[in-house]
Amino acid sequence: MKQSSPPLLVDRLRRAAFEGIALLVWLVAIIGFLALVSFDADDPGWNSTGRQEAHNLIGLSGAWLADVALSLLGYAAYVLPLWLAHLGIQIIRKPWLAEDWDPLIPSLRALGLLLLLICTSTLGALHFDVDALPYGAGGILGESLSSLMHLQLGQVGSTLLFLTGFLAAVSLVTGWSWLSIMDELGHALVEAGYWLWDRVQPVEVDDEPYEEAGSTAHLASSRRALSAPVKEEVVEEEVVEDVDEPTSSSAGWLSRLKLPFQHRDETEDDVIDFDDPQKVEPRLETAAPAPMADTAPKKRQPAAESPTSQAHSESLMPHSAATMFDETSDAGDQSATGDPQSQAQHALPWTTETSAEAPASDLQVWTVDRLQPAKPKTLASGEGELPALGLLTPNKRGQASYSADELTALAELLQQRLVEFGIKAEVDEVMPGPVVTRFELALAPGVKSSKITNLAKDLARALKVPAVRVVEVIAGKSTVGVEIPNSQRAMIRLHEVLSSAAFDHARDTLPLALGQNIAGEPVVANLAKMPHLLVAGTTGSGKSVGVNAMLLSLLYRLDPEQLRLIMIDPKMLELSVYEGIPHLLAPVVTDMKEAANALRWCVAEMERRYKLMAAMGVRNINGFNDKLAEAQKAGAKVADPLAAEGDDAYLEALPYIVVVIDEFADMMMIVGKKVEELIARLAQKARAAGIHLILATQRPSVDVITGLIKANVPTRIAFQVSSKIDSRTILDQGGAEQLLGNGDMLYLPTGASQPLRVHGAFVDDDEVHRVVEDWKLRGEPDYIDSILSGDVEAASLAGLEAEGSDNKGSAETEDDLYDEAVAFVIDSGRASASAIQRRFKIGYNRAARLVEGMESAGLVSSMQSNGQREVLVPRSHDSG
Ligand SMILES: Nc1ncnc2c1ncn2[C@@H]1O[C@H](COP(=O)(O)OP(=O)(O)OP(=O)(O)O)[C@@H](O)[C@H]1O
Repeated sequence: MKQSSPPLLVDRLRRAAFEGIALLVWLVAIIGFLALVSFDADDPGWNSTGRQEAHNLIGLSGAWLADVALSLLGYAAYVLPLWLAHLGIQIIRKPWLAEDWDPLIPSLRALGLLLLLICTSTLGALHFDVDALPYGAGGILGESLSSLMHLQLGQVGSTLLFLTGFLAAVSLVTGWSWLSIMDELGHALVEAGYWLWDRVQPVEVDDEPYEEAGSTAHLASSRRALSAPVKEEVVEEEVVEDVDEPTSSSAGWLSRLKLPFQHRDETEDDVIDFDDPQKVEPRLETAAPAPMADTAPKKRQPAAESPTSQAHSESLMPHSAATMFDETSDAGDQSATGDPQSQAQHALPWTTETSAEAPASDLQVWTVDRLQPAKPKTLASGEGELPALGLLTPNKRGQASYSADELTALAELLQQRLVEFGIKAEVDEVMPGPVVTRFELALAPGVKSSKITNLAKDLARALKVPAVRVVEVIAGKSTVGVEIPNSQRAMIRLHEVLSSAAFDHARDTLPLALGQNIAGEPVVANLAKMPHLLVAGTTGSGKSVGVNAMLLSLLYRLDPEQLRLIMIDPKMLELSVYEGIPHLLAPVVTDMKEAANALRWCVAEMERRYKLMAAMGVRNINGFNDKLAEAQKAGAKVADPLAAEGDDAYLEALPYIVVVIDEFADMMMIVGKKVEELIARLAQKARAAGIHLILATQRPSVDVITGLIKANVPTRIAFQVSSKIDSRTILDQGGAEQLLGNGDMLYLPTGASQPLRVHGAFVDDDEVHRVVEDWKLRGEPDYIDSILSGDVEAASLAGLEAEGSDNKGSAETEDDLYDEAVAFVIDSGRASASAIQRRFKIGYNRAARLVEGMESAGLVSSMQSNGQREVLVPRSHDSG
């Protein structure tokens, strides 16, 4: 306490002293100004002894002061009180306490003031003829210099010389950059132009679905045409600023710096090939919304016959009758991984594409916003096949990130700070993006990149930013990336990503618009390829917004015939908004018992689909639907091989089923480990059956994200978390603790070792409501009651039991096997389905069911986080 008070007191006194000095300086400025404006040539002073009394507002002293100043400098004398006012502000701001303060600065400022006085007075003398002042408009200084220079350079030459000197002097004294001022002025002018354009040309917002929005496409192209010259102008100005940068030691990277608003080379490849590491790295050139006419979503299946929704829902119901496809279902699963059709698609389940003709997205954000009102004009209409993009809020004006000056300063500061930490590194390239700017560092030989990673927190502190993320490996480069948050963060709206070429061209079956990468390119992932997704992050990190954005991307692409949803929302908060959309297979589930039933139903449906696929001789749901479509084209109906005898049921195309669990930690807590098993079972082989899981949790701990879940859910997204341990739990590596929150995420695609940083697309509750309302107007959901009631469980279990007993032929034999299996488990002390499977040479499903039976009987524990079960019955019990 005692120790801390003196510095505090000294600090306060020092601040008071500075404020006192500043006030004094302002007082002098005001006195000087008043003395100058009230100058009267007849007042007593340097040049006049006319009258005794001075009329000057500051009295005799003012009269003398003004006389001397105006005689020496002419009107340039007014510069002095202005400069004093500026000096007062500087004293208050104390720039010399800033870390980048250089003692050379006051000398340069003083030099600037001298130059300013010289140039102003000379320009005054050159151009104004005034009698009111004792020595003309330029005073003695200006008059003498002007007559001298007039002889040498003439009127025009002298004017140009001193005007240039004047501009340079203003920059030196104030630190203002004329180029920035011109830039700002240009922006203001362009804004005014757009404002006017808005007034004279009312904008039609696309209230038609994509494919019917030809007029909007026209509008979009005319907007682009309008925006093009503006873009050129901005690029030019930015580049000039770069070139003029005088003292940068980072000139190397500056020449490579790609600023926003840059044109893309139209000959470049548009689609990033993720097999090619060179191309995986985000490029700065960004994609813009595609013309709306091109964004027409194609239906997966040409609906030759439009089935009634009742018939459709029945096709989803698991049948219990057939018992003949036990092993084939597993075989189907394995073979599905080698499906040539799926191989023909992207190698990794995500795409980022850029449009060849597209202008940079920042510019697009900027111009479109100027042309489009911030609020969507389209209301839910239920017209068209899919919702109109106009239901979503378009982007607000893109905020500028760092200027070239600031980037230079930041790069130098970064290098300097690293040197202070004992690391020699040079900024090699800078990539400004919408949310962060990546500085790529070339490290001196022998410097380990992990050293920088360990310094991430210290660097953030030293650079005065909330967080710094270090990217140790940048594919195809020898540099290390340091991602520093922008001073102003751009908001990325779902509208922007959904209207991008990447989303439009993505032939993904289940496209998820995630957001933009660090270079501002849209990132669209394919849930069908993932095939399941785990989303985790601390509360408030943007998970729910992220999940909403994913769901809306699906709802913007697929109708209920193509996609069905099961939503589980233990918090009764986030997903209930979707209640009533026709895609739902069941009302949004909030009761956890019902949630477990829903998962069981999914398992049964998966098994049913495997049997159907086996019967059709296809490997996955795409093959199944294609075959069915072929048959329908030929005018044939395919009988349901699983239908009960005498029942003339026919097969229908199978929709994808996406199960979204918003907080599966709660579910695991309430229902227990059973959920983990169900999820694992579903995750293991649901891909080929077209059933996909999105699991979200705000508790990234090992008891929630267990080994079993991780092993089965290979694609993960981590939003901001509080510790490196949490990040490791989700991604098996650190990094998520260095994120910025608000939708900032790390996306780890299946099989990738390095996560991709994505700034999540934002979508607010109103937008979700609008899309939901739009879908509700198109149709009502056709719920399958048995999903929640659990009735179907009996059917499915019966089916599964029959399937399991298929090897042996009857249920009785299975009963016999149960006793034997119990004996084996207790003897061996191994309660594992695979051990039973090997020992009794039965199928996995049957073995797993035997173990489940033992669990229900309390003989073995439920599955633990390491995937093992404990035998709860001692051996003596068995022998006794
Ligand atoms: N992509 C984004 N861009 C900008 N801001 C965002 C984004 N995503 C989320 N936010 C901001 O973060 C806030 C919290 O987001 P969200 O509700 O999705 O967090 P959460 O992780 O789901 O939290 P909880 O677990 O408590 O529900 C939002 O209200 C919004 O202001």
